[in-house]
Amino acid sequence: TLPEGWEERMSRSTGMVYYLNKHTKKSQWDMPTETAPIVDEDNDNEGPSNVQCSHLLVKHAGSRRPSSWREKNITRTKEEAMDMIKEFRRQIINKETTFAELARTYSDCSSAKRDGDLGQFKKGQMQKPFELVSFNLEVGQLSHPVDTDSGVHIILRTA
Ligand SMILES: N=C(N)NCCC[C@H](NC(=O)[C@@H]1CCC/C1=C\[C@H](COP(=O)(O)O)NC(=O)[C@@H](N)Cc1ccccc1)C(N)=O
Repeated sequence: TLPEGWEERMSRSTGMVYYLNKHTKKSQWDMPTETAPIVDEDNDNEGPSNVQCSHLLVKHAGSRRPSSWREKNITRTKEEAMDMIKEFRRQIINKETTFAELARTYSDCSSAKRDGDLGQFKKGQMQKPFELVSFNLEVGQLSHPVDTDSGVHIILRTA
């Protein structure tokens, strides 16, 4: 009998028997000897291994480092930071200004000098909330506000 998770099929073109993994829908000619793997080995549907993003960071009093090139001692509240980020996002979406212009002027991250560009990064480098959003953006897509220990961000995936 077949190991768990496999189905025997008949090839319409050759009449030969082949085996279908019911989980991954992958098929093979060889008679399986092991239980069908649940995970698709050649996980080509894993998404990118690294991305390039720019971000605009607005820090607040609760930020892990409430200081930046713009402001030595940042005292705004998290709500105020969120309101600013939402207003910046609205202006970009309405094409009243550009992401680069706003990041360069208002971002509390040193990447402001590079229009917010962070360069390419892999999973495991950025804070989790930032990474999760970044790796789920399409190239050219602007995120909703993202909360990290650094402050409130909007993220633009550029590559
Ligand atoms: N390119 C990298 N791998 N650099 C290390 C990232 C460390 C990582 N940083 C973050 O997750 C947030 C999101 C993006 C920026 C950032 C935070 C801070 C600002 O927040 P604060 O730390 O004052 O709380 N900016 C940075 O780190 C800058 N070096 C990013 C940068 C600046 C210029 C050029 C390239 C990258 C972390 N695990 O904390």
